Order: sequence, then structure tokens, then C-alpha cells
Amino acid sequence: MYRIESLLSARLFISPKLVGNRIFFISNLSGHLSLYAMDHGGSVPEPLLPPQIALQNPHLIGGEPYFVFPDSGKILVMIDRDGDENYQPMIIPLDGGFPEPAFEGFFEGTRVHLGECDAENKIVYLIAESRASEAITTYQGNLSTGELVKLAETPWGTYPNGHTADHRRVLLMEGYTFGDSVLFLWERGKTNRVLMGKPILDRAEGEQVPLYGFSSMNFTSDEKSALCLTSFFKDTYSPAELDLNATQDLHPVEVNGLKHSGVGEMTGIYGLEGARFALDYNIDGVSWLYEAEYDAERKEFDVKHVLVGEGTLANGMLESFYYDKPGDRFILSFSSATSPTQIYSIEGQERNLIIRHTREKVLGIPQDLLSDGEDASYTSYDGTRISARLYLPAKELGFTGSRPLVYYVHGGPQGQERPDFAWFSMPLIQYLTLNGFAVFVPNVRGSTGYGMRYTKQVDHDWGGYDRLDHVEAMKILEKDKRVDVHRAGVVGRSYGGYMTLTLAARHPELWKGAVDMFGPFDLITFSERIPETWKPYFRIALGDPVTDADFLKERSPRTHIEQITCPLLVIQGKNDPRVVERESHDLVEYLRSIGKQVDYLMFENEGHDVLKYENRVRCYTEITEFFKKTLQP
Ligand SMILES: CSCC[C@H](NC=O)C(=O)N[C@@H](CC(C)C)C(=O)N[C@@H](Cc1ccccc1)C(=O)O
Repeated sequence: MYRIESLLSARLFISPKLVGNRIFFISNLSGHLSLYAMDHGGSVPEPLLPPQIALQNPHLIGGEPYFVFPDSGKILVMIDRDGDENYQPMIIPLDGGFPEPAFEGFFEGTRVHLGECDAENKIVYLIAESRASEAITTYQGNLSTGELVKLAETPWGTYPNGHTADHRRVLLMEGYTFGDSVLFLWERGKTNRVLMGKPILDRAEGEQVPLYGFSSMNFTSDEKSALCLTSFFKDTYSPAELDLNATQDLHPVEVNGLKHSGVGEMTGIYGLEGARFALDYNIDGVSWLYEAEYDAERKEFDVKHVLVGEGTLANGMLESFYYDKPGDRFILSFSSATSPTQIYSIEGQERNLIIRHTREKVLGIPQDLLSDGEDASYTSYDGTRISARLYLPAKELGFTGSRPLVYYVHGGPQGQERPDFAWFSMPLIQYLTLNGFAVFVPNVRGSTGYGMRYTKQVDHDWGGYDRLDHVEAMKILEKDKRVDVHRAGVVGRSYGGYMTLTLAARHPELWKGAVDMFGPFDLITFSERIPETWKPYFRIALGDPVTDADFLKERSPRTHIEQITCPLLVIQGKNDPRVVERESHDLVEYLRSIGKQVDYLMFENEGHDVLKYENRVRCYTEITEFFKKTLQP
């Protein structure tokens, strides 16, 4: 008999930053996420925020969760209220304290994201979403003077992505849907100029434009061009150099000396110092990070060191890393399917000094009783390769016979399930295998991690071809004697919750139980209830609730839900701004009105996640007990 408390005793150690002799990090040491600091070399972590403040999961924030400004003796930290995602930039002293609004409360009433920060010049970039209209405004802020300069305001939002050393020129990216973006140059005192792409308002009705998939913009040392990541030359993304004195002038850049092989994407280029960069890759979910030097003449990167991907830091996921320029060191958070998040620093000129700063463990359960998972990729109905993993109970647990199946669907939809102990799903997967279940985790079309074309396939097709990939997976799993597909349950959060409802309603013969965590039930009401600033994106990526009403109705779980035959458990956070509580409430009320079996678990102090310790214990326990009851392991 294993307890969920064993898995949850492994606390999160994420978003570390190394400043002088101090390691700053976010952790749930107290039962909810907060900000801490400890000495490099070891000391008892000190809380930097009062105990009643709970931070959001950095993965959901979209931008920096906090930033340290040592010379000003300040930390800028993004704080919401119990998951409502109305983040406000707040200031605390370097050694902690009660947060005060930054910029004299200028951002009150908006939802703010913290973009790039420059500790030396005390410059920050902030993106403020209106809570009343479709307007997103981008600012450059000076923490020393309190000055705020407006860089742009659009319904789509522009995200600062690279700046010159003096911050007089900034690259702004306006994104419409995944990969479809336009790059602007902001220059102090001048009108914003398009560098790459065609702004949406200049496009003819139905006009097809090239997808650039831009990210990771970095000005080169001479500031005449920018290095960036793009899908323009390679579907799985590659570096390119953009001439800033011209328009639409992009050149491919090679990378020499990579050590990994396999299917995946390049995911980031980060300027370290001068011509030195960190290059980030995601190879079938596993992280690789290299240190490389850029040769501007040859337009090539030469890898100097493997930072993540080999040795201690192999076969797992890099949650985040931070480069400490004065100390020429890296600090990072890394986890795998069977090992919780740990903070490591990589030091020394040869990058061969790897120091582990935490000793988190799953309490009382040997690591070999956890499941590494195995590759279970398959070919779908139209020949598309679908990446997937199958987590089976460890042999030592002594389960015999074919195992009942829990089918886990990730969210986004443009997300990816990775060997990531920091994310909600991994403790659940491990707890389920400890209880005798097989857990199947696919990354169907629409997921990130397998190239731009793969990811784009779910745009304006929610519950379409991706649904059929799931149905196909169930046919393939039927042939695996280790798995009993006749005792199968489905679970997912957010878009995964939507897909859970869709699969349970449209393919009722496949399931004996379903758990929907905050999934949209009715795509029209869902679209009307999301924050105003998200509506322009969802009108394209999902469908327009006015002009595409018939399509959205056909793709809504509400339209098919009467066909559901298995029991359903619905889980929801009261403060969720993305899929509001009303959406799950409507689902539960409707199912009860037609006599279907449904349980409702609603957390008063959660948003689009389940983050607080007591809630996590309850959530994982209820999901597992539900599947024990319905699938009989
Ligand atoms: C500018 S809108 C981005 C919305 C974001 N989707 C990103 O691709 C998102 O919040 N998706 C939700 C579903 C939606 C509200 C119906 C979602 O599935 N959330 C996931 C978390 C996640 C967020 C972003 C990217 C991947 C996963 C979840 O909570 O599991």
C-alpha cells in the first residue's frame, strides 16, 4: 500500500537564480508555492514572502515569475490571488518582505506578464492585458526612475524579444496563432517598423502567409542583426540571422557539434556574453542544453560544452536555467519521470563541476518501484507517427495479468507530455502505476515537440483529427497483452479535459470511467467566458463563436454528452480564468438532470491547476480511488 504523500513529499525546487552567493528559487516547501533564498553551499531556505501569499505555477504564468535586481536591493515578483492569474508586478527587498506594487500601482486592474529583465540597467519589459477590452499594451520600465515607456498596444499583444545594450531598440513579436507572427522593430522616438512577416490587418481575407515560428531573438554583438529561432528553414526549428537594416532578410545558421539524435525540436537560443550562447533542444521530450560560440562570418554556431543531456543531467527535463554572468555559472532545475526537481549549478571553465544543491526524494518508495515508461510511439490511421509513452507498474510490485489502463491526455492543445516531475501529471502517473494501472500518455497531432506542421494540425480542428489519433491508439493498445483495454479510463486537464469529455461522449464503448479536470464543455460558452484579451487568439485557433457557431456546436462535448455511459469525475478550481467554474458547473448540472453518474470536486482556492498541498493530496487520491472503483486493478 503506497501513499500519495510519499510522492508529494518531494517538494518542487524550480525557477532558480544564482546571484552572488545566494540561490533564489520557487518552492512549495510550506505547502504552496512561494519564493525562497538559500546560500550557495547550503543553508536553511529563507522565505522571502509572507506565508499567506501563494505564487502561481511558473509554467502557467507566461513570462518571468520573478527577477532579482541585486544592485537596487530589490526583487520584482509576479503575484496573483489563488490562481486568478491577474498577476501584478510587486516589489520586495532582496532579503524578503511584504510586497508593494511596482511602478506605484500603475498596473492595477490589468493582468501583467513580466518579459525580459536587465539586472545591470534595471530595465524590465511588461505586457499588460486589459481586463475589460481586447487590448494588450507593452511597456519598457525603468526600476530606478519608475519611468514607463509604452512600446505598443494591439489586440494580439506584442512580446519584447531582444533589445540593444542601451535598450533604445527592441524587437517586438506580435503573434496571432501558434507560429504565425510578425516581427517589429521599436526604436525610441520612431514609429514601429515591420522587419519580418505581414501584419494581420494588412492581409486579404483568407490570405496564406509563411509561418516563421519566431522566438529567442538576440541582437548580435555589433547590433546590426539579430539571431533568432525560426521554423522558416527547418520544420523542427533552426537558428537564423536577421538583418535589421533590411526588411524580410533572413539567413540560415548552422550548428556544429550537437551530440543528441532522435526526433524533436530546437527550442531556444539564449545570449550569455558576447558571442557565447546557450542552445536548447527538446528531443522527444528530453532536454538537451549546449553552450556554443557564434561565428558571425561563417554564420555558424560551434558547440563548446554539453550542459544538459548527458551524465547526471540525462533523460529528463530542464524546467528552467539561469546564467549568472558575473560568476560565469549556470543554475538550473532538472527532473525526470522518476526523480523530483533538483537544483544544480554548473561551474568551472570546462563546465565539469556539477553541484547538486537539493536532495528531494519520494519518501519511503525506492526509485526502482517507480516507472520510467517505455517508448510506445505508433503509426496513426493516416501514417502519421505519434509519439507516446507507456508507464507500466514495476515488476517488483508483483502485479500479475494484464493491467487496467488509464489513458492520460495532455493540455494546450499545443502542449507536450514530457518526463517532467514538476508538472501535475507525473506524480499521478507514478501513483497510478504503484496502484497497478498501466498509464498511456500520447502526444497526438497538435502537440509541440515534433515540428511546426505537427503542432499546427489542431488549429481550428479541436476534437477532429487529434481525437482520431486517440481512437487509433486504443486499437493498437488492444494488441498489447500487458494492457487490458476493456478496463480503460481516460483523464486529462484543460484541453485534455475537453478531449476526455469528447472521447467519453463520442466513443463511449472505449471507457469504464472518465476524469475531466477543468475541460471546456460547451465551446461557445467557453469562448464567451475567457478573458477579453484571449478572444482574438481563440477566434482563429478554435473558431469564432458567431460565424463558426455550427462548427463549435458540433465539436462541443455538450452536443454528444448524452451518449456517455461511464461514470464521470469532474475537477475544477473556483478561480480558474481560462475555463471558468461555470463551465464545469453547467456540465455537472446537465449530466445530473439527465440521470448520469457524475461526481464534482471543486477547489475554492485554486485556479487552472491544483497547487496547494492538501488539494493535491485530495485530487490525486480521488482520481486514483475513482479509477480503482471503475477499473478494478
Ligand atoms: C493565448 S491562449 C493560450 C492558452 C493555453 N494554450 C496554449 O497552447 C491554455 O491555457 N490552454 C489550456 C486549454 C484552454 C484554456 C482550453 C490548457 O490546456 N492548459 C493546460 C496547460 C498548458 C498551458 C499552455 C500550454 C500547454 C499546456 C493545462 O492546464 O493542463
